[in-house]
Amino acid sequence: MAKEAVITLSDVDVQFREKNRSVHAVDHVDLTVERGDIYGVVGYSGAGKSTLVRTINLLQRPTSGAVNVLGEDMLALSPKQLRGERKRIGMIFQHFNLMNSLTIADNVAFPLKGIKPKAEIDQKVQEMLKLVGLEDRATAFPTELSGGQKQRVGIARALASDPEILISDEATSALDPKTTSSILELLKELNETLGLTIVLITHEMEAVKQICNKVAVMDAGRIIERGSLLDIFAKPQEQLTKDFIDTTLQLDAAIESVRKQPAVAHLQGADQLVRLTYLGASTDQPLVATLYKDFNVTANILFGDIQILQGTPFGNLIVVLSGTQADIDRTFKYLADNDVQVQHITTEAE
Ligand SMILES: Nc1ncnc2c1ncn2[C@@H]1O[C@H](COP(=O)(O)OP(=O)(O)OP(=O)(O)O)[C@@H](O)[C@H]1O
Repeated sequence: MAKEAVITLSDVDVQFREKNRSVHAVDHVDLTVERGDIYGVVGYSGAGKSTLVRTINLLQRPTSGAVNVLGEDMLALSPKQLRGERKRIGMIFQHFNLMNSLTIADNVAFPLKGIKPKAEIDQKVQEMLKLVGLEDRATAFPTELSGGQKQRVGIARALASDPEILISDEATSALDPKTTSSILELLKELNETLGLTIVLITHEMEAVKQICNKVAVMDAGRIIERGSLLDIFAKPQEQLTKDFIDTTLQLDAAIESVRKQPAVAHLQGADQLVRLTYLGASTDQPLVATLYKDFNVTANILFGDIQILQGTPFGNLIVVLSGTQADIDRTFKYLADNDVQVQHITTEAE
């Protein structure tokens, strides 16, 4: 059964016109997010990510295009209807945006004030603080909390009005890696337990890798590549996507150090230095054994990294393949037939 599209951006365009210049922040973007997705939008600073996601709740009105959220044509709503609709779309931010003069409980209660009776608000605040693991800090003030705790308050506040969608705008960018990981895990848990749809914008593919099921890569206002997390990691097409992935795998550093190894400096005959990338059941040992057994090609592993993405092994090996040219050619065909990506790596001697 096809999943329900909860966000559909169609040909959305945002241009900022200032006195002396005009910025094309979002350039004719289409984006569909389905219920239950954790959709990562990754790109460098200035790529247009914030502007794009702000069109979802119309914090940013598009210059042209259509925005449909939870079945509503957002641009057709009256201001009152829009206020109502925005309650279904929570948002969390890099700098938390908490009010320092209010307690944690009052920060979480803030979006409900004047809308619900006090007893109901109190109960909701308690429930939300429990959800994010801060039930014992209700009377504290934001300045007494760590960055990770502040973001938990941000999440509790965003969820207080029971939204179906949560937009996370660089929510972990100000946090250290361990805290980032725990906040991402919390988002994943909320996605699973509440069925919350999440749009996560970030400049770090690492965050996307940890929790997203889909990813779009943005550059200069456009989405240049998109797909399931596994497809994008296994077969990235665009150089920028490859760069983002290699940064999270720390492959650039690995390749540099491999290049300096003696086994690589003096490659013989048809020997080749290659990177093998694969997704799925195959592991390095059967792969390497098969190359030798069936093709008489040895694969000397100089670097190996296997990670689990969405429960699926994702392997990257840097190996020297040794054999006759004909055997190596047959090996390449076998690898391609078995969905193992092969990338030639130039050595210092080349
Ligand atoms: N209100 C605005 N007025 C004018 N220009 C803007 C405005 N908001 C964003 N821009 C410009 O639009 C472009 C995209 O900005 P945006 O903040 O969406 O990028 P981003 O990918 O989210 O980067 P960052 O993570 O640095 O915010 C940038 O060139 C930015 O300077």
